[in-house]
Amino acid sequence: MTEPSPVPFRSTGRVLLAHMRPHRRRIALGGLLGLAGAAAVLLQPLAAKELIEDLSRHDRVAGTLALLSGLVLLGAALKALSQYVLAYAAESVVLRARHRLIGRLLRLKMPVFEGMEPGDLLARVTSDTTLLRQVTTQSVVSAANGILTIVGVLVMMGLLDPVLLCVSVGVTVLVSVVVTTAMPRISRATVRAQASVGAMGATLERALGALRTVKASGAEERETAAVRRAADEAWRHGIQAARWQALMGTSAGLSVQLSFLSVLGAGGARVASGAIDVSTLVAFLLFLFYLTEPVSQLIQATTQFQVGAAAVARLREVDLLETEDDAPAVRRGTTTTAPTRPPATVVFEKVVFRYRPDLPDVHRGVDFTVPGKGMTAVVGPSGAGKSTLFALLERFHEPTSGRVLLDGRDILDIPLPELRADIGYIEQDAPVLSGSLRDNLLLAAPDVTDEELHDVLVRTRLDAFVRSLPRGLDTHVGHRGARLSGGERQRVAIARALLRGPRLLLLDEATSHLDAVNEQALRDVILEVARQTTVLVIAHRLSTVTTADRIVVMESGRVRTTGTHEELLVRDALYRRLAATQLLV
Ligand SMILES: Nc1ncnc2c1ncn2[C@@H]1O[C@H](COP(=O)(O)OP(=O)(O)OP(=O)(O)O)[C@@H](O)[C@H]1O
Repeated sequence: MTEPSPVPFRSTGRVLLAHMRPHRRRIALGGLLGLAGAAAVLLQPLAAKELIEDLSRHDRVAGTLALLSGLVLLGAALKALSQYVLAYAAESVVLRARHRLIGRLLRLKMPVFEGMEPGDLLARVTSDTTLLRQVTTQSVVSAANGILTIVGVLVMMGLLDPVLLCVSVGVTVLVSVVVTTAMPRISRATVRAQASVGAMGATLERALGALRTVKASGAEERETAAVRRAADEAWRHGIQAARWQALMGTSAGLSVQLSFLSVLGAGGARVASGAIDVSTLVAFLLFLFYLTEPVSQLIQATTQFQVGAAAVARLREVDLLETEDDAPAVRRGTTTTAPTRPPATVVFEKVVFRYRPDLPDVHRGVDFTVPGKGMTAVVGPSGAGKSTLFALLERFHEPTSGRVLLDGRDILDIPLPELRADIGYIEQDAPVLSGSLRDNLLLAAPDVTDEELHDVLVRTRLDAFVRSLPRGLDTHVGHRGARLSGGERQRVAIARALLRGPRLLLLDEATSHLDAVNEQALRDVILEVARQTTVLVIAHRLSTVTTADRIVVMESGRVRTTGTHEELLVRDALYRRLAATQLLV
């Protein structure tokens, strides 16, 4: 599977409803509160008309005035509450969508992941889910409420005076007053919410940037939890922003209404003088004024739906991507000093493999056996398919035909967590994740004891380096370990793999980085590990092949020959050439 197929527009509505369904009660409550608020507002012109008529008759106005004030406050309170409840539901829709997406992304199958842009995936989790906020709640409810309110207002106006209704339909909507004092607070809260979204993107990028290592370390669940924590933080700030919006938005409406009531006072004086019968006119003006909000609501809802529909489609695409289903395993403790688990045997049986149907075969019938224990080195020209052997063993990809066996079992029959828990994988570029040294070392085995950790640090010659750091293991290594040297990164990667206590160690040897002393030391570590564990090394150094128990020579996707260094020097021309030109001394 490569590019996700586009989602047809008509299914967008269905997907939208699916997002809303878990929060339908809250959305309905928000909608009803909004309607009740609108009804309270709609009753105000009638009360105002009554008030004016009372004044013109020189009746007592206290009761009507109280009723009118009550309606104003009730309308404002109901609207604020409705806005908050809807915003709460909207934030919850976003949180749920993010949790779902985050849960899928670190479990994407490698071929699917390799066909995607990580930045695009990040945008789906960050900004697309944010767009969902408006479209699933505000715009749907605003549209429904807006239409109902407009119909209600028009009916009321028609009942008051059909002629004026015809005139007023064409009248330009009154410009509402913007309360600028609310803006700085809302924008501050929104900026914080956006910053949290950014932080979430950064956490996710850290894990996606080293997905192979995370997968090989069985760390999907813990990395997922870290990203989810950031998502929760964004949700919290979103709720805060919503609270300000509800409060300030409503006070804006309230202040407009209060100033309108002042005008009403002046108009009442005119009625008292008996100049004109303005009660109907005033009521009408009020209705006209109340039309402003639902009309703008409706326009906004339509725009939001356009934007949101695109976001929904993009989120749906991620839902359709293939993931690895099994739960990741976490290795408890380490067996680096005294392994209790037997070393693994590996067999490649007529393996044919290509990365994508449109690409040529990388493996064209690979056949070889790696017995338990000892070190097997793989050599061959660049592009011969050596690293692909490891990708198949970790099941990042699956053979087109043929089988890969671990202890005689087809690895396709071994649950992924079990398979990966048996393997320690050191990639050639030794990826290090942003975070502390400790985070990196414990990625594959979070429960190792301090002694086990110390032992591995000594063996990988990292102990002196860690001691030299003011913050020791809590030192932050920077984005992708940028604050470490290449050699340090490599030793961290080896220590991480050893802490996993693997039955099979896969080492894609670096072509540079280590000084002679550390080189020798690490070779000793690998040789020691090989006494108890199966070690498969893609060798780039002469010193590695000379100490290997057996060497597999690959050429153009096939195993050309196998043997020891001395045997191959005598009988294989390609090996002789590789040893002379490509293997570092
Ligand atoms: N993810 C991928 N998608 C598509 N093609 C790939 C992918 N990874 C590797 N290839 C291609 O597969 C072929 C074999 O790659 P592989 O990395 O296994 O070779 P290698 O023998 O390890 O080479 P080197 O010694 O240079 O690392 C190369 O032609 C490479 O371009």
